Amino acid sequence: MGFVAQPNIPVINMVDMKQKTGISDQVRHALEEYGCFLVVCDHVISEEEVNIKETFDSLKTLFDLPMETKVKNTSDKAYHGYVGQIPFLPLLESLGIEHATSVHGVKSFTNSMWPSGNHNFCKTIHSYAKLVSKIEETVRKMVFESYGVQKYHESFNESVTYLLRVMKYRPPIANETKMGSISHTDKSFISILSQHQVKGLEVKTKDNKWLPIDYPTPFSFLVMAGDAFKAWSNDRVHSPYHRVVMNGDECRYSIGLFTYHKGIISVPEELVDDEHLRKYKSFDHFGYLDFYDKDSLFEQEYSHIKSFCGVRVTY
Ligand SMILES: O=C(O)CCC(=O)C(=O)O
Ligand SMILES: [Fe+2]
Repeated sequence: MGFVAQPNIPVINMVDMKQKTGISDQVRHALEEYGCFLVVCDHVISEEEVNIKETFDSLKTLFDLPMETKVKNTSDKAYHGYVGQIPFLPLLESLGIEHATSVHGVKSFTNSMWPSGNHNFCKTIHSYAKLVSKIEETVRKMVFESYGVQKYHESFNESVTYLLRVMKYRPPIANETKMGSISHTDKSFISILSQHQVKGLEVKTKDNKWLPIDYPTPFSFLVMAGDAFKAWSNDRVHSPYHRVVMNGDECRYSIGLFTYHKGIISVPEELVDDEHLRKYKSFDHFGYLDFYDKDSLFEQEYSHIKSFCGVRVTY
């Protein structure tokens, strides 16, 4: 009476994802209702495989490099290189590692930051990206299965590329904004996020409540659907607004593995029928990223994916 239980982001155990039947439907349901879920991997990953503390320690070393080195992280794709010194987001600095699941991708980033090499950084980041990409692929495959369109998984998978973005948010000084990152939806297909010790990420529910994300264990990740997944699913999957709010006086480090498709994404015909009319035209995923960059409306909550490739309904 008088007590309304707060909705919570679903938590799924990776062991269950490997062993239990029916889990694909749970994963799909979480992505449809919340656009995200937490996956706990503690009993599946050994510290030899990926050492989370070492991974986050290596980020500190990276962000401590001089600014003139960090700005060498450039890319011809929007949001794939160094991002920082943004007047309305003074707390955030971020670097992008393209093709993060290939040794070559991580090596080329490492060499641009440390011209004489940094074997430990390269090894740690590559192991992290490989491991997290396996979780991502498992989730994507499960959702395709749950929708009965598993036949598209393999060809989709062949066109996937991974961007690893690493973020540092410093604590605000007096009178500064607490917003580490403004409310936005991801432009990826799937994003897998993790943080170390310092909280700050919040996700908006469909009924407009901000839920703080509490990672239950160090080996937990937040699996989140991006706009491309929402469009592919003909609006079944939700891509949630989220933001980072900095309280306290410690720096926050986080990592995101973002899945992009190197070509055209189309809604599977099986997901279109009389009750689910086609809502999106086929679209070029990186074209969407460029559109978002140029559209530059990212201060507002607004459906960029609808304005990029949404089917206009006329009555
Ligand atoms: O720092 C985080 O936990 C979230 C970052 C984020 O939302 C993004 O990079 O798109
Ligand atoms: Fe995001």
